[in-house]
Amino acid sequence: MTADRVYLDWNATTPLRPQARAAMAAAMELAGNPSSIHAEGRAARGLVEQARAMVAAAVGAAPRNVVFTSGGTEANTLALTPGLGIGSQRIEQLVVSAIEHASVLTGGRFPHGSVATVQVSREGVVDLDHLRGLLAGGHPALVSVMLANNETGALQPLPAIAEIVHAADGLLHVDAIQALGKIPFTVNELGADLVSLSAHKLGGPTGVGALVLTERLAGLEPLLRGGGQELGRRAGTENVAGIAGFGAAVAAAMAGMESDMARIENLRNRLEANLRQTEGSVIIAESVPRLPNTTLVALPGLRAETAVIGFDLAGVAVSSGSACSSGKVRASHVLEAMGFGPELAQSAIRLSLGWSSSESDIDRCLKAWRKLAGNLTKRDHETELERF
Ligand SMILES: Cc1ncc(COP(=O)(O)O)c(C=O)c1O
Repeated sequence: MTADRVYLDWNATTPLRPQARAAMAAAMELAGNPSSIHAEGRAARGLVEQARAMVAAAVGAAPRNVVFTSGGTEANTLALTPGLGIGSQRIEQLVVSAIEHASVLTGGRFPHGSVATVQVSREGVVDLDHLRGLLAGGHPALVSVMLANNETGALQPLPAIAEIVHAADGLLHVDAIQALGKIPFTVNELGADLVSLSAHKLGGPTGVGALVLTERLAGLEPLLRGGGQELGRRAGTENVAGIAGFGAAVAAAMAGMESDMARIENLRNRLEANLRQTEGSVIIAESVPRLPNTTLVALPGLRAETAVIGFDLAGVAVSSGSACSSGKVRASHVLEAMGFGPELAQSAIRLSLGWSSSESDIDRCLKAWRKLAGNLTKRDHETELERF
C-alpha cells in the first residue's frame, strides 16, 4: 500500500502482517513435500503442523480437528455437506440465515430446494423465534449462522442459537471468518460443530482457510479426493507457504487483539460520531453489538458506487456493501433481508478499520465524506429522504 493512500476496506482483505510475510518467505525456501518422509519433507510438515497448532489454539480446538482449505469459501462449502451427523443420525436439510456470505447462501452441496432461510431483524440479527419455528417438528437440520456479518459487523446471538439447534437434534456451522482476531471466542463457547476461518481477514495471505471440526461429528464428505492429506478430509499437497503465513498471522492477531481492537473501536466511534453529523445519514445496525472495526453508513441520495469512486479519487479505499458484490449495481442481500428499501440499501458504504488505521486516516476519510455529502443537491437529498 502506498503511503499516500488510506485503506478502510479491511473486511474485504487485510494487508499482509510482517510476521506472515516472514513465515511465508522462510517456507518458500523449503524444497520438501510435507507428505515425504525425508528430512526436507519433514521440515515442510513441521511448518504445516506448527501453523495448525496456532490456528487450533486461537479457537480452542485440538490441532487434529483443523482442516486446511483454499480459503473461507472452500471451508464453507466443505462444511455444508448433506449426510453429516452424530452417531447414526444423518442430516439431510440445511437452514441458513438470510445474511450469510454468498458461499453459504448457495447451500454448499445440499440439493436445491432443501435449504430454508431464517429471517433477521431490522438490525441484522437472527430471529430466534423464526429459527425455532423452522426446526420444530422437521427432520434434524444443519444450521449455518455467521458469528459476525461482513457488511454490518452485527454479532449473532451464539450460543443461544446453538442451544436451539442442539435441542432440535441439529448441527451448527458457524462462519467465524470476520470474527477471528477481532473478538474473542472458542469453538466450545459458540456451541458450534463446525467453524470456518480465512487467513486474509486477519493479516494472512489470500487463498488459505480452515474448517474446524468437533470430535463427535461424522460423515464429512471431502470435496477434493486423491491423496490422503489432511487425514483424508482434503486431498492435495498442502499450500505450505500459505499455511505458514496463516499460522503466523493468527498468532500475531491473537497476541495484539485486545489492545488493537480497543484502539480501533475508539477510532471507529469517532468516525461514526462525525458521520452522524451529516443530516440524513444512517449508521446501520448501530444499536446491536457489532465488530469493533466496522461501520456501514448510508446517506439517501448518495449512490454507493459513486461514493466509492469519490473516496478512491480522494485516496481512500472503501467498499459499497460487501466486496464480493461490489461492481454490480445491486442492493446487498444483507440490507434487503434487514428490510431496507433499495434507496437506502444502494447508498450503503462500508468503512472497515484494522491494526494500522490511524487518527489521520479517519480525518482523511471524513474530509472526503463531507465533500461527497456536500455535493448532493438539496433536491436529491429531499427526494431520496421522502422515498426512504
Ligand atoms: C463472512 C465471510 N464468509 C466467507 C468469506 C469468503 O472467504 P474467502 O474470501 O477466503 O473465500 C468472506 C470473505 O469475503 C466473508 O466475509
